[in-house]
Amino acid sequence: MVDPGQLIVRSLGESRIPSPLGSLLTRRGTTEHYVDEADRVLLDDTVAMLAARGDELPSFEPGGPRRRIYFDPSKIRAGIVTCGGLCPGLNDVIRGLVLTLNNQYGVSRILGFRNGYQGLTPGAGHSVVELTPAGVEYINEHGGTILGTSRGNQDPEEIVDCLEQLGVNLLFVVGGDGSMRGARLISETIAARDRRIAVVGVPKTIDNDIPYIGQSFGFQTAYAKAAESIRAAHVEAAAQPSGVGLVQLMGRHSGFIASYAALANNDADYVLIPEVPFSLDGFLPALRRRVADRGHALVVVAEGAGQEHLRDAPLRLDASGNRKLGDFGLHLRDRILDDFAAAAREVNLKYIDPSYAIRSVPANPYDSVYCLRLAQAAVHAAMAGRTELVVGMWRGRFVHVPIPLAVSGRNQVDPDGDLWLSVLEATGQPPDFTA
Ligand SMILES: Nc1ncnc2c1ncn2[C@@H]1O[C@H](COP(=O)(O)OP(=O)(O)O)[C@@H](O)[C@H]1O
Ligand SMILES: O=P(O)(O)OC[C@H]1O[C@](O)(COP(=O)(O)O)[C@@H](O)[C@@H]1O
Ligand SMILES: [Mg+2]
Repeated sequence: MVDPGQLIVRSLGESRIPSPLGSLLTRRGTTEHYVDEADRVLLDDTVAMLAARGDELPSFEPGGPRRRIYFDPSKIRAGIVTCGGLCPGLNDVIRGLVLTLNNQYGVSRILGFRNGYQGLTPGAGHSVVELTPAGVEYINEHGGTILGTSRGNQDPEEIVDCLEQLGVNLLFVVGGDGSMRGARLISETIAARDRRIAVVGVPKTIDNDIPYIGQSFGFQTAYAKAAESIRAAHVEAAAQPSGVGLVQLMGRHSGFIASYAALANNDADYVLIPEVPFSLDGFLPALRRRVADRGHALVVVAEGAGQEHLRDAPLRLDASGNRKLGDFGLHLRDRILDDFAAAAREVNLKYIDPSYAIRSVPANPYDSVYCLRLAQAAVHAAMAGRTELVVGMWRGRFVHVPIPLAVSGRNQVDPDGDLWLSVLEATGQPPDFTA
């Protein structure tokens, strides 16, 4: 249960400088379409949840421009870094940050750090790039990130040394849960040195696994791309006698991509995700019966599902300390083939794993809009002297989420929530497979 104290955003000091955006705000106050900077966005949104809270209602600080800002734009140098796995929309965010800093606040000194936090570690030898509006023109039309990215931990002391040497006052970290843990260490190091450098995160993860930010940018593009593979697998399966389409999709610990992509076609018969354990002794006969009854079947599996069935898989970590998963999709393919063979039944299985193809594409228009608006919110927060926060959209409103809260847990598909209920409704699969 979230405590109201966990929602307090750290501030570097009082905002005294009139904002260049002030004239846009004079007539604005809270309406159903706008949250005034003095207002707050409720964490809970049902009568029962609010009633259970009593007097103290936990709430987020709203995102958006302030009438007064903390930093003098003429003295600002900003820095941008993109870290972790790729995600559609990274270039939209970079461009949004550069244009908002430049066009709205007149900040022209903007540095791009190459290859994630390595670019903030001079020993790694990456050069720093100057980012200008002209230089970021058209980058949003491409997937990936013009700055490059990386995994692997770096020393926050070295990173803050680098920020100080370069005179950076605002650092924008575009990254996932690991990057936000890194950003937290960086802002703690800045605070310990009593420096005035704002650290603001823009949440990037195709897995959609960062809590309290609603949905991460690029997620919609990624599952739309994944839905193409599901469609292909369905066409293949339906065209063969006893056809089985099996699609494995990214999603280390969270089955959001698998669930949404499966719902997008509404053709899947089974969706297997890490949050809902299943027994293969229950699943395999159910699949065989389905193929016998309907002529074909379509199975969507998240890469993090079924890891418990991969016995003897050695524990391997990537450079950032994330667990490297065993390939359950391939294991499941072999188990399905063995099961049909043992039952002397025909099966024509087509296995598709689009893997990196779903996250390396440019953002779709929905995500491009979202990326730009997140970038705007991030710049407004930083200019107002807010730090150690990540911008997000909570129940349709832009909010500031303190990084310690954003890394306190993992957003996952709730087996008792409405998304998984929709998946169960759409597939007709049982809530659990019993042998
Ligand atoms: N627990 C951690 N503490 C500090 N920094 C971390 C931590 N985990 C990851 N990082 C930093 O964040 C970067 C990206 O993390 P990673 O887990 O690879 O991707 P993501 O941010 O997408 O989750 C890494 O290069 C590393 O420098
Ligand atoms: O790029 P890598 O190191 O192969 O990692 C693949 C992983 O990255 C992701 O695409 C995204 O993870 P992050 O957001 O934590 O970077 C996962 O879905 C996938 O398991
Ligand atoms: Mg991560």
